Amino acid sequence: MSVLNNITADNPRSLIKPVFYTTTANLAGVIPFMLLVGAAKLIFNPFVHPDLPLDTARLWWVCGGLAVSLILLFVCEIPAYRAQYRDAYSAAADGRSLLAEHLRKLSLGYLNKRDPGELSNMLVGDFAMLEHGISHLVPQMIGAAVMPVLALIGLFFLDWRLALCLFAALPVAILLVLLTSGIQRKLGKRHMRAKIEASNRLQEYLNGIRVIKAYNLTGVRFARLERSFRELMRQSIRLEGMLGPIVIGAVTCIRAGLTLMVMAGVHLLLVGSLDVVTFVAFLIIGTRIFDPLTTALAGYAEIRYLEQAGERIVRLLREPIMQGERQPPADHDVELKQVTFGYRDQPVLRNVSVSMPAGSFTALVGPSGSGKSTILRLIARFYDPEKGTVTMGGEDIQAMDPEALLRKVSMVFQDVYLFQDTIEGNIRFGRSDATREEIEEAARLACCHDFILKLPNGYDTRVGEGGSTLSGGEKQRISIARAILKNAPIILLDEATASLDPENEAEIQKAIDRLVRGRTVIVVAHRLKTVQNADRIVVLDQGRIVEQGRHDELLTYNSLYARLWRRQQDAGGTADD
Ligand SMILES: Nc1ncnc2c1ncn2[C@@H]1O[C@H](COP(=O)(O)OP(=O)(O)OP(=O)(O)O)[C@@H](O)[C@H]1O
Repeated sequence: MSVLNNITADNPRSLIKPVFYTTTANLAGVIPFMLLVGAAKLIFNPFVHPDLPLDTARLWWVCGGLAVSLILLFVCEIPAYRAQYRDAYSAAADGRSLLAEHLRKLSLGYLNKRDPGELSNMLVGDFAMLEHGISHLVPQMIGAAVMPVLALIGLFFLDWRLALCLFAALPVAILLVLLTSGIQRKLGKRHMRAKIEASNRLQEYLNGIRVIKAYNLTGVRFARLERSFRELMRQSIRLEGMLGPIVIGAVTCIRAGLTLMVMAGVHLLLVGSLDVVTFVAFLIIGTRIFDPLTTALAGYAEIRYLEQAGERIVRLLREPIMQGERQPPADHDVELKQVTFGYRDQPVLRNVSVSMPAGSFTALVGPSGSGKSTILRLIARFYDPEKGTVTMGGEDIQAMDPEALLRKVSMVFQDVYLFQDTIEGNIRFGRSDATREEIEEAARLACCHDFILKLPNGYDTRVGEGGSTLSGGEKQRISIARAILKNAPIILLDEATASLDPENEAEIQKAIDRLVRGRTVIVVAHRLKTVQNADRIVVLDQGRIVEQGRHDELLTYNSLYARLWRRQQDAGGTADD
């Protein structure tokens, strides 16, 4: 991966405009400078050649030229400014959207391995650094190098001896920065790791603040957070402590060149082999190239640091997305054939084979952690199995376009996530082009309409963080309304484990009955009485299918299902498995 790809998040073209305009503006900036040298020459000429009068007419022309160059500079700097800011920010915004889009297409298995704090840090913090690189650092560094390079060429023609003195120490300064770039990189990496760790700990602390308070873990958790902050501070000091001397050392080398030039100039002047006008020109130019060179060297060190943020983004962008192009078939039979799967090394499903014919109702039951929800995730292709296949209409779903496959599936999860949006907007996630009437109809079928009308702004009430809060049962019904609106032929339902009040439970059951009518339904059931009428009940234990059949059939086996059933009956039908 090249430096340019890294610092632009794989979009080096985003640098073209900022660099072009900034370089043009810097080139235009050389004109007043040359005019200034010309003016100095005119003013000092009578001192060198006392027989010549001061050429006031040309001096006025130079002044006029200075005024014109000021306007030219203004005209050149406006597009440079616009290119630097507008284009850099829009490149970063595009990059962020691209990365967010890419994250959606990656397998959940990959995302599970990453810390959510690290990902949000990349999307916000790392991109902000690249924004700064594209808008400021790179154009300014290249722009800053323009003047010294031109000065180097011009001054060698004017007097090669003084030019040699002035630039003698520059290679040493450049070498110093380049030779230490390995150490800078290592320290930069450590600093970045400490930054990610601190942001992960902070996110963990904020997300878990309720649990931390409830269990009085404030001391323990806060100590972890504080440790990560301290480590970040240590790495920041180490990084700055290293960068500072390098940049100061490089700047001192450049300064040494200026001193050397002045000493040589005085000597040459005294022995009469240099005229005062040339010396004055060297003094003006020598002091003016000092600032841009310092900017360029310091900018280089900073770019090497932000390159690492870019490298992480580029690596993530190149992570292969879930493959598959075929459109799902019209037939909605679902089948798992000898499927083995684990989230990490631990196997969760072992050699599972189960067939769910189109239009049938299948219930997955079994003890907690037996792998029921995992089966739903594999059918929706959140993950691909390690061994075996999941098929739809007889075709392997791994060959299918994951997004097209998801259009065939409606999922109702245990924990419902409501976006920070209105109730209408939240239901609309089911189908973005739905009309208000269709949304209300779906809400009616999902038994939500009445409670929605009682909210302060009805369907326009904002929910989610910072909005109205809904009860667990109400959230469930909103998610069922979403699924009804989506109208997909396959329904995957993960029944809520939390106990609801009888009224809410009855409403949810009514909503589910309407949702599943005439579709291929696969339900993870915790309350066995809700799936007594299922076409097939699949009983899982430790990732294997131990029994399957209809309710009455399974009771006659007098095995795991019968035991679970009796236990729930004894507990009044409400106890969990
Ligand atoms: N994202 C994940 N990463 C790692 N392990 C996971 C993940 N999701 C689930 N597991 C583990 O896989 C096993 C099966 O989980 P799964 O959610 O499929 O069980 P389940 O039968 O649906 O359980 P429950 O009835 O409690 O919802 C459990 O041991 C669980 O800890």
